[in-house]
Amino acid sequence: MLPFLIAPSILSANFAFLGQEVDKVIQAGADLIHFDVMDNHYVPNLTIGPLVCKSLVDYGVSKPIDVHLMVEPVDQMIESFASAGANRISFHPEATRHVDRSLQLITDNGCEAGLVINPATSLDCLEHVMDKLDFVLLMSVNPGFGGQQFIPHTLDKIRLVKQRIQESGKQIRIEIDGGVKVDNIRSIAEAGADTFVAGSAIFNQPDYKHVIDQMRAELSKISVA
Ligand SMILES: O=C(CO)[C@@H](O)[C@H](O)COP(=O)(O)O
Ligand SMILES: [Fe+2]
Repeated sequence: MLPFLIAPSILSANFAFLGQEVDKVIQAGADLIHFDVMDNHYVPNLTIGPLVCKSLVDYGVSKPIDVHLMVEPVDQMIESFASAGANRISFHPEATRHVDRSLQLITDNGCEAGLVINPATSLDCLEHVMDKLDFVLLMSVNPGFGGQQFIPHTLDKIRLVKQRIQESGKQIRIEIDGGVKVDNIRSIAEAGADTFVAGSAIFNQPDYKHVIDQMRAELSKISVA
């Protein structure tokens, strides 16, 4: 079993104090910093880009930056974020003409590569690219906003992805994004996920460490085969 990783989404942080917010959440126990990039085109919202990523890297962020691209097209952004210091980059297959090429571009730029699957997207898009994936990011809400409710059928999808990964014999992480909270993280892990994005659950509370500690306590209770 891969070690569990908790990835606070800075979408719910206070952008007026972004550097301090990231410091605080790392001190609270974050393993990755999840960085949501929205373009008001692929999704109906607009957030932050490579300049902000580079500013955080220059500021001295000590944990890997996990860039979730909700942009269309994606290739130029892959190169820009890799140059800006991102460590992991994922994108949605509908947003690029050539999924295989975009995945290869991430790897060629020295980053870990992930494909993001929306709640209504079939898992078929994984079929011919398993060897190019470091992680699969399963959306448990529709992309574009923080603070939405976890969609329960995601649990079945996690089990299916887990099965495919096991059949492939590869070591590919399963990351879940959307509506992850203290009270559902255990069932998400039991279904087979190992990386947990949480935005509002962490940043909407005054004590980030308390939330992350509670999440880890829930994760320590699980028993998986
Ligand atoms: O990619 C997205 C939303 O599109 C996420 O990363 C959200 O930022 C997660 O926020 P919460 O659901 O945890 O509040
Ligand atoms: Fe995200």
